[in-house]
Amino acid sequence: MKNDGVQPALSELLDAAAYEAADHVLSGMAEEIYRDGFSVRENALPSTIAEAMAQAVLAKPLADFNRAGIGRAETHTHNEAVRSDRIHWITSESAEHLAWLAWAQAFKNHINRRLYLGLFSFESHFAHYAPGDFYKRHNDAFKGQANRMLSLVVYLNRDWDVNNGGELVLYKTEQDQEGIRVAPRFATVVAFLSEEFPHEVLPATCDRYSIAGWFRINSSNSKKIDPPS
Ligand SMILES: O=C(O)CCC(=O)C(=O)O
Ligand SMILES: [Fe+2]
Repeated sequence: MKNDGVQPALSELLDAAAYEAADHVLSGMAEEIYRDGFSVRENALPSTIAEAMAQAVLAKPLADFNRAGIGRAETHTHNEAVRSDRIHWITSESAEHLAWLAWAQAFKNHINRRLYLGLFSFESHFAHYAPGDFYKRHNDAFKGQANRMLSLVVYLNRDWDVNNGGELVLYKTEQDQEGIRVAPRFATVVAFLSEEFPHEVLPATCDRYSIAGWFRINSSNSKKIDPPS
């Protein structure tokens, strides 16, 4: 990647990720997940990484975003009645992606040390919700399928106004109709047990950018490699 003085160098980004690994923020989040099953923290993503990822998502041409699907592999369908956002999977294509992945790795190590969840692999994508886009109430994982264990969401919207809408609503139980509302403010991080919390994304009046990711446990056996990487 070109380092033109605006984009931070990879070493700087990785230093930020490494610094974060030692930071009390992750311990606090681990404590909350242990106690409540979820954690919401403003400014939990180091600002260098949040800035770099916000720049990266804004620079992406629209053609690089695909209609999001629902379910995995063979059950993968596009259902615009359920969600209307567009996504771009994060790979190690650039310095900022690597810094984000390094931070997610530090997060995972922290959670595994504190909670013994056995988190193994991580996948994540950028999401763009245009004005009016939504993701109806859903679960990220279903009991007994040993797939997604912990969901992680980070918001990349600078100067977000509460009147813009676009909240994440996290429901504490299947019966809960009220939920907890989280504004998609810049560098706010949300983590929750994927099987335990139904949630939805309310429509916003302006563009809403985020990263959504999932940690899986290693459920491979001699017949099946799962996850594949
Ligand atoms: O963007 C959010 O607040 C949550 C997104 C979400 O629920 C998902 O992608 O599964
Ligand atoms: Fe979700």
